[in-house]
Formats: sequence, structure tokens, C-alpha cells
Amino acid sequence: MTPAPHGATPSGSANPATGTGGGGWGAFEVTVAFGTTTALDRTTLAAVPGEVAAVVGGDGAGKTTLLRTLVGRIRPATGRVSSPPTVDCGFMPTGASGVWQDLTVEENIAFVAAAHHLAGTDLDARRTELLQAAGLEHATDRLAGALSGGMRQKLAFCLAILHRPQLLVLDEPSTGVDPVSRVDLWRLISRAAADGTAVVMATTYLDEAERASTCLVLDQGRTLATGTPADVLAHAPGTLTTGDAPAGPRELSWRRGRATRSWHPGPPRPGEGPVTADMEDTVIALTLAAQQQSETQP
Ligand SMILES: Nc1ncnc2c1ncn2[C@@H]1O[C@H](COP(=O)(O)OP(=O)(O)OP(=O)(O)O)[C@@H](O)[C@H]1O
Repeated sequence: MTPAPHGATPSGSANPATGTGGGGWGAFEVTVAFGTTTALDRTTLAAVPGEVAAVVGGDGAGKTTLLRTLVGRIRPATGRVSSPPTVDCGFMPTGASGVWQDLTVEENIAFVAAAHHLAGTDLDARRTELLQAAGLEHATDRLAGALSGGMRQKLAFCLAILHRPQLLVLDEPSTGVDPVSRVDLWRLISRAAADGTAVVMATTYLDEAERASTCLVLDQGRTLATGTPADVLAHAPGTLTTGDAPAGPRELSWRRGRATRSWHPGPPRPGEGPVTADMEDTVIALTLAAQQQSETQP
């Protein structure tokens, strides 16, 4: 059996790297460095019961580091982390590492249930509820390693939330998942939040970030924007245009469906008809603006 990192731990003690401060859960002004790499630079993310907080950013932005810091797996150099005791956290790591591949769906559930001392009719009801919601009720005898990617991700989600954690931390739960399973996963996530769980999720799908209560945009450890999706959209820098071809340097343009978006740092130029940026455009524009700023800094 391949042991997988998971939120399920038999220990119920609070993680020493975390605390339950009076200001709610979250990571506050945390800095994490790996050697000379600053993975997080005074980053703040609040985790509020009943809400979904989305963490977005490109490769190496610091998303996983922030999530691991929140659940006490990384101790920040500075700043404060406030989270429930480990036993009240659920963590779904990225990829297939949240499930035990050589156990069946049923065995995966039983294993995590045992780790959390869940049993009896309460467990039966919870198992049935989650498997049905995830569309896995007819796959209970299948090995997790033989499931489709989307089914495996949904199983990983069920395992992370089986014990009704107060804080649920999901690392790119829908990456590599087909669009239908992605809808299922989002429904599961929304339901968890509606039940009062504080959900934090890293995602590369910006339509998901747009539906979250709050959104944190990271780039190389720096916070580019934070707030409600509307707040983030309101801070899209520069000007965005759309057309058939790049309206400027290619590195400042990207494809959106059949159209090409172009970004430039200043206000609209004469004759330019700017388009309203959605979350995807905004995150790209914020990242390009940050890159330009760091290139011009000595
Ligand atoms: N254990 C580690 N040792 C050294 N460097 C690390 C370690 N974990 C992360 N990093 C570095 O910290 C930075 C942030 O990484 P992190 O995995 O948090 O980013 P991410 O936003 O999750 O990106 P991705 O989606 O590509 O995983 C990167 O430069 C990464 O190389």
C-alpha cells in the first residue's frame, strides 16, 4: 500500500505550528523561504466558515506552500497561522496522492474512517451521502488506482471531508478533471461551504475563482490582488483589447477562444476600444504588470 499524505491523522492534538487565535482562521503575513527562494512573502489569507477562498497563480506562485502552511505542514519563518486542531482539518493534496491507489473505494473510506474513529450508523449515512453526491456509489469495489482521474479526485475529496472538518484545504482539486466531473466537484465544494466548513482551494480554473467568496492572486510568492472576485476584477491593471491578432508585443497577448487578447500597461490609446476583463484576463494582466515592474526595478 502506498501511504498518501492526507488530512486524516489519528492524533487529535493541535498542530504546534498553528494556533487558534482570536482573529479567525487563516495565514496572516506569513513568509516562507526555501533556501534563496521566497515562496511566500508576507501573505495573508483568511479562511471563513461557510465561504470558499480561492488561491490562484501560475507555476511556482506559492499556492501549495500556502495551503501546506495553513494545515501546519510548513512552519512559516514569520507571520501567524491560525487553524483548528489537525483532527478538524481536511487536506486534499494535489494529484492522485490523496487516495490509496491499491485499495478499493470502500477500503479507502474505511481506512480514513478508522483514522478518525468514525463508525456505526453515522458513518454509514455519511458514506452513502458522499458517495452518492460524488457519483461513486456504483464504484465502491473498484481499486482507486483503476478509477478515472475525475472519479479519483472526487474520492480524494470525499476522504478529505469524511470527518466533517471545520477547515477544508484543497490543492487544485479539479486539475485534469473532465468538465462534467469538474461541475460535480464544484457542487461538492459549495455544499461543504454551505454546511459551514471554511474552504480554501488552490485552482488553475479562474471561472472557479470567480465563483469563490474571496480570491487571492499570487505570483512568485507576492500577493498581486486579494479580496472578493469583484474587488480583484476592479483592480485589473492597464488596458485590455481583443482582436484577431496581437495588438502589440506577442508576449503581452494571449488566446481566448478564437480571439486574441492584448494588454498594455497604460490607459486606452486613441481609437482603442478596451474590453472588460474577466478573472482570467485580470490574473494574466496582473501577472504581466508584476513582471514588467520587476524588470524595471534595479
Ligand atoms: N520543498 C521545497 N524545497 C524547495 N523549494 C520549494 C519547495 N516547495 C516549494 N518550493 C519552491 O517554492 C516556490 C513555490 O512553490 P509552490 O509549490 O508553493 O507553488 P505553486 O503555486 O503551488 O506552483 P505549482 O502549481 O507549479 O505547484 C517555487 O519556486 C518552488 O520551486
